[in-house]
Formats: sequence, structure tokens, C-alpha cells
Amino acid sequence: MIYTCTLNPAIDYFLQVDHFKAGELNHVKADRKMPGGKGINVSRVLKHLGQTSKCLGFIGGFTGEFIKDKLAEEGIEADFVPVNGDTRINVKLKSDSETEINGVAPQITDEQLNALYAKLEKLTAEDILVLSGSVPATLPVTIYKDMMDHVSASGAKVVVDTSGKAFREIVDAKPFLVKPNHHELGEYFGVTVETFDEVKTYGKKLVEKGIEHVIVSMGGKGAVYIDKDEYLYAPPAKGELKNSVGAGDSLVGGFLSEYAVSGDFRKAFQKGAASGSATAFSVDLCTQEKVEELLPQIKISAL
Ligand SMILES: Nc1ncnc2c1ncn2[C@@H]1O[C@H](COP(=O)(O)OP(=O)(O)OP(=O)(O)O)[C@@H](O)[C@H]1O
Ligand SMILES: O=P(O)(O)OC[C@@]1(O)O[C@H](CO)[C@@H](O)[C@@H]1O
Repeated sequence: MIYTCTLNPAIDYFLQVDHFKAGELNHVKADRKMPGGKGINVSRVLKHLGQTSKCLGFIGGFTGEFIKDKLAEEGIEADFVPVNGDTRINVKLKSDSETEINGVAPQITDEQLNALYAKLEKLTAEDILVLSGSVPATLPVTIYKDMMDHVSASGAKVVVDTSGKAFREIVDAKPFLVKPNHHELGEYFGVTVETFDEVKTYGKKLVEKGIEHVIVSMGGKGAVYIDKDEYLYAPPAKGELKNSVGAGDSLVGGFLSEYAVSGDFRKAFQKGAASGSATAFSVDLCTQEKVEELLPQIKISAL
């Protein structure tokens, strides 16, 4: 089973405003509310691609109810720990440019944290645990490492997609796979990472630290896969950019949908990259149909 854990889920509130002007009254042309948060997006992508998964994390309030209902409607299993406050709302404003305003997480108590740890006891070596997104301020910044410690005896594989301090804390715990984007990779090493050579250099440093598989996503420039033996490049598919929110999660979901079945990294990387592009060219997260349409465009090559 693939478990996704979203410590800080959100309702993604997408707003379309013609020529948004800060400091003035703006009228919304169209809006949309979606269950969000990185792990939840990974689970939704897995579902679209025919794979089951279970969503873990913390959820609360009327916003949490909305997310639980939507996941249930889509047939996605969830086993969240309930919290007292409201799960946050993240504003995704599309106008002449894209602006994101991510909300504040509700408070999480030690008891609730322990309830999450208890759910991890079930994991076995057959399972994959995806730890994705930001860490609520009331949790220790070492939480992802602590969660890895809880599952290490089980042999479950851990995949991490986070940034900032949370990413800094997890690297030394040597997860199975990490997926920073090139900005996050640069932030970790205190440098700017823009070129493919820079991605190779700094991605390899993560492999040398003991992380088996590193995927660095580069938005419209594609993605790079690094392990101890090789560097692979997945180009972006061609299409019209509609929404970049969740493209990285789609890369992770697409990758896992193939890896869980075949264990083939090259094919998984190709499917992940196709899924990232498919989401970038869609209003919602990628569909199986769109991923299959784009797959032939993603020719994996050595870098
Ligand atoms: N404009 C685009 N055109 C084609 N493919 C894209 C585009 N943007 C993203 N992708 C694909 O999706 C992958 C992931 O995108 P990106 O690097 O933006 O992830 P991210 O920064 O983690 O995003 P998020 O946090 O919003 O999920 C890219 O590596 C690429 O394969
Ligand atoms: O604030 P975080 O947890 O880093 O990111 C949360 C978020 O921006 O990431 C997803 C897209 O990747 C969205 O669904 C969600 O709103």
C-alpha cells in the first residue's frame, strides 16, 4: 500500500481575476475549491492513474470536512487524525501572473501527534510512505525524521517532498527518494541552482549523503533523475500551461504509480514527468488519458 501523509492539508481556493491589482477591489471571474496539500494531491494522482493509496495526516473543522467528503467522493481512502481547529485555506490566484497565499495550520497537540505515530505502526516492508508538504508550526521541525524513525524497523520505503527547514532535517535520515525542485535544492546548499550542470552537481551531493534516488523538478524545463550510477533527463511535454499547482506532486504520484507495479525507475521517471506535464496542461490534476497522450513525448536520455 502507498500511504501519503499530509501534515498540513488545505482547501486550494483557485481564483481567476482579470488583471489583478493589489490594494484595490478585484472581482473574481471564476473560482474553484479543491482538496489540496501535497500528499493529498499525490493520492488523487495515484487514483487517477488506477492505484490505491491511503491519506494520513491531520484534518479539522469545516474545511477538513470538505476535504474528507471530496476524497470519499473520489473513492480515496483516508485515515486522518482529527484536530480541533480548521484545516487551512490556500489561495491560488491566477491573473496576469500566478500568486499563491498559503494559510496557517491549526494547532496539533502531542496526543494527536502520537495518534499519527500509532497509525504508522501498521506499515511493512511492502509499503511506501510519502511525506509531503510543509510542517505545521506547532509540530517539531524534525517531525519527518521522527516519522522515519517510527517506520525504519518496518522496512517501508520513504519518499519525501518538502522544503526549507523540514527538508534540511530529513536529508541525513536518508529517505529512499526525495523530489526537491531546483530552487529547493539550491536553498539546501545555500546556492542558486539553475543549469543542468548545477542540478547534477548538487543532486549528486544528496545521493552521496545516502539518499538512493533524487528527482529534481525544473518546472517548464523538465526533470532530472540522479542515483549512484546515472543522471537521466526527462524533457517537458509540449502544451499550453493551464495550472502549475500540483505539477510536482503529479511527478511524484506518476512515478510511484509505475514504480509500485514494475519497480522500473526509468519507466517510473518517464511516467512521473508525463504526469507533471499533464497536470501543467490541465485545470485539475492530471488524468490517465492525458498522461498516456503525453507519455510518447517524454524521451528519457542520459544527461
Ligand atoms: N510549463 C510546463 N510545461 C511542461 N511540463 C511542466 C511544466 N511545468 C511543470 N512541468 C512538469 O512537471 C514537473 C514538476 O513541476 P515543478 O518543477 O513545477 O514542480 P514543483 O515546483 O514541485 O511544483 P508544485 O509544488 O506546485 O507541485 C516538471 O519537472 C515537469 O516535468
Ligand atoms: O504549504 P505547503 O504544504 O508547502 O504546500 C501546499 C500546497 O501549495 O502544495 C500543493 C501543490 O503542490 C497545493 O495543493 C497546496 O496548496
